[in-house]
Amino acid sequence: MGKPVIYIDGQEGTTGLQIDKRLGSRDDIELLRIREDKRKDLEERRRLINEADLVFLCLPDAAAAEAVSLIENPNTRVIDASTAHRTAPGWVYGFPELYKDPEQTIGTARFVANPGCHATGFLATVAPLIQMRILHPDYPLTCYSLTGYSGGGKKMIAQYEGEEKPEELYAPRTYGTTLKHKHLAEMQKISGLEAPPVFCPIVDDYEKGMATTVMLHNRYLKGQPTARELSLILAAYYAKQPVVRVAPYTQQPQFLASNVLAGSDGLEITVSGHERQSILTARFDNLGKGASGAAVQNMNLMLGFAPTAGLSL
Ligand SMILES: NC(=O)C1=CN([C@@H]2O[C@H](COP(=O)(O)OP(=O)(O)OC[C@H]3O[C@@H](n4cnc5c(N)ncnc54)[C@H](OP(=O)(O)O)[C@@H]3O)[C@@H](O)[C@H]2O)C=CC1
Ligand SMILES: CC(=O)N[C@@H](CCC(=O)OP(=O)(O)O)C(=O)O
Repeated sequence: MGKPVIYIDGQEGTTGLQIDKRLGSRDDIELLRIREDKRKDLEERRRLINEADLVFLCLPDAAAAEAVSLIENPNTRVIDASTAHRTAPGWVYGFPELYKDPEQTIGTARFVANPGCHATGFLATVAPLIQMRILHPDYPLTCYSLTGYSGGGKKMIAQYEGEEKPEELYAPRTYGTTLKHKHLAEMQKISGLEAPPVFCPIVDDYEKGMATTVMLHNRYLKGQPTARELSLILAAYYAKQPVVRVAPYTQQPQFLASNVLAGSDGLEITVSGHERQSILTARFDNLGKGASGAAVQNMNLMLGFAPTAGLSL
């Protein structure tokens, strides 16, 4: 059998370029590239999509839905980086660490929806605790999430890196204040929460890196674990995972910088606090485990490659 043929629809965008970077030097796949002047040509995209064994969609939501409608080849498989299909029937949510058997769940799927970046940080801490019934699904969770500006794609990068940068872009900016952020649906559905969290994203003046935090009153958790015990519980949950790790509780940093894993495809959870209250923070790169790194991790599962092939950890 020949090498699997891969096509990145949206190859010139922020997520697409980062996937290309991770796949460019791999000799176990064949990468199709669209001609620059044909990037938005429907017929050329249709041709390449149907020539590929696996297509990454790195497009705005509407264009991702359109790309799926172009599929005629029953063997073409898809990893969609957009929000379009994350809670859609027939699509598997691409967060391998949350499944007992990711080789089966994601590995045999035809349509995989790559998680949103804020949702990734939220689910990394909350979903295991709900799975283990330590956190009750009706817990009234709140969450805040710091992100670098590359999370907003080419348009936001141009604003932050442009010559005429307005004064307000030098400070952290809270957004999503209507509490209707596009990641809320997947946060609720994949975690199993009865209601979405109150969620506050914050974008700041640095390129990439995220810190997504939830805060818990320990007395409302099953067994009333301390922060230290929560740290150990999550460490045991992720013990065999190469991409997600839990920082030792004994090494509490004074500051949690949100860009500490910029450039990495890993995700690190830090649990701080004491007997009665806990802060759970997931730090990662919005372009790594928050997008392109996760997409390549899913591709490895779908095509039977080593789990971390092409990733930097
Ligand atoms: N940036 C991030 O950290 C993350 C992004 N995502 C998601 O991934 C997807 C891509 O985001 P991102 O890379 O940031 O966005 P960008 O705006 O950086 O890139 C999108 C790319 O898609 C191209 N495009 C738009 N419409 C079409 C079309 N009809 N046909 C072909 N190409 C098209 C754009 O072309 P042009 O260059 O001409 O504008 C651009 O190159 C989005 O759905 C986003 O929400 C998910 C997780 C994190
Ligand atoms: C800074 C910024 O604007 N970030 C984006 C999230 C980027 C992302 O994860 O987009 P997807 O939902 O397509 O995955 C936002 O909050 O809308």
